[in-house]
Amino acid sequence: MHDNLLQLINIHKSFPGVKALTGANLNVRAGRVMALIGENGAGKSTLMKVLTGIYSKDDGEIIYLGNKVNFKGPKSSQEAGIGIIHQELNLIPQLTIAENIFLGREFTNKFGCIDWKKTYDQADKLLAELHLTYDSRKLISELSIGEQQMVEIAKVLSFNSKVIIMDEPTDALTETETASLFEVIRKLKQQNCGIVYISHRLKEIFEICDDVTVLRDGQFIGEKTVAELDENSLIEMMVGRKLEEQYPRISKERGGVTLQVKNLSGAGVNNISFNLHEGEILGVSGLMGAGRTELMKMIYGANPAKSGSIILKGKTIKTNSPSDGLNHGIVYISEDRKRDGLILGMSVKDNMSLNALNNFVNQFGKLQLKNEQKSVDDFVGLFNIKTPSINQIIGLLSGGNQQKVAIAKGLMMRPSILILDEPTRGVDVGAKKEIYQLINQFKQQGLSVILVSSDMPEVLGMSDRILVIYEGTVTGEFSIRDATQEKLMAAAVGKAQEKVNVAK
Ligand SMILES: Nc1ncnc2c1ncn2[C@@H]1O[C@H](COP(=O)(O)OP(=O)(O)OP(=O)(O)O)[C@@H](O)[C@H]1O
Repeated sequence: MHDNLLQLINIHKSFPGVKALTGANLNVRAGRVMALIGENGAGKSTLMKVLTGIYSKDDGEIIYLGNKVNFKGPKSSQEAGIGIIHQELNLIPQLTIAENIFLGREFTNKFGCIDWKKTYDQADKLLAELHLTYDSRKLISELSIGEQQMVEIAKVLSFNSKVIIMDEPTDALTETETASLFEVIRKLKQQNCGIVYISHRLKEIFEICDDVTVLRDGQFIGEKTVAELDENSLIEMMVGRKLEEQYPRISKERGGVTLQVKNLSGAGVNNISFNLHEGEILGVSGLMGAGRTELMKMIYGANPAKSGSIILKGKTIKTNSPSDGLNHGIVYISEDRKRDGLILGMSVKDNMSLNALNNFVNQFGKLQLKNEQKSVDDFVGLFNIKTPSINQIIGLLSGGNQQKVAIAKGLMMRPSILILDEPTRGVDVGAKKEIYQLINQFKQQGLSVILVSSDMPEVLGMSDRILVIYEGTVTGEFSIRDATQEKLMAAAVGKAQEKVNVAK
């Protein structure tokens, strides 16, 4: 038997109009990693917020190290040894690593002044424990997201945390950073910490977790060891039904060329050319930082191009700003939806229709509110967006449901070219399939889609053709018949320098 560090028993929590948790349970054991999984809106984040005292529970018990507890807020749960690493990092960019780690707890000398030497020495020690080579005097703003996440972990460790909660920790990490995070997790297990690991990436669960707890609609569905499960049985627990074929590919004769990108160069992009056809899904693969997002930003007008041309339906266009892109029917859905895409204080309806209001105006220029509402209702239904009403403030929806709204917002603009940058990051398996079906539906109607994704099975499952980008250049182009995961990977690390010829 493993020591039970923490037990959450029969937790209930309601918000106005939403029962977020109705009888949720979770056990965290020393030296083991507990995956906490469930569809978007299942209640995972709410359960963690109840644990750390951000929300007070309506009912249930929390037992920590054998005692019944009720934390008043994150500060008290942190001091008790429960550390949480949120998806949104909470570090102050203008301060150094050490200042962030010991913020408000700096070491002082006998005169009551901050003992900077000790503060930096202790921070360096923590970084070394995590095998991090950078100096704790470095500013947070100089670190990559992955490095910042490591600093968050160092901070959690500095509290001698016994329970560490990681909420979608690998979302913004490169493969190398993910590998070092897993190393750290293994080390924490050896030190008898208990870890809660929240993720939609099932592969990672099989790689790093020992046990799994599944929530569905706020209810506890079950706890199993990873060894008892395979991917299919796990999905069945999550969505309550068997999920057939994850990638519902449709074959469709592609139409003429809609977009030609010719010798495009600029920051992060080096002489890239490709064509995109009507009714085609062009996958763009590559590792994080390869220049894919920079290329997309240049096409729709957010980043300037130094040279090259963009030809839309036979005409050269200039996209000097995102509104130029929009006016030409090029819609880009950002990978960073929270920062770029949505206005968190506004309602689901207003977010979704914000850029598409022209579609709901009658011949006298008056907004037809009924049409707007119907269209929003249709998308909420199509995407199965979990919200008590379309007037709900979007910041109160679960992360995955916010992403569905962002994609619906793009489609509502009736684009001729839709660029989706990592569209299913943070989205659960059931919702992913709904998004794929919708993309296909629009492809059927002739929409040209660029699908930027680091998820190889997704790119292979959805695209008709795949470009691979490495260090700002195209290192591979594959028709879906010839593409394999190995070939994509080789091109993504710059190995396959010759292009595979496919009909353009
Ligand atoms: N402060 C709040 N006010 C109103 N409703 C809320 C609030 N916080 C969460 N909810 C609702 O509670 C439900 C559970 O949300 P929660 O964020 O816990 O889901 P999740 O499992 O973490 O989802 P995801 O995987 O998408 O992040 C959702 O329907 C959400 O809209």
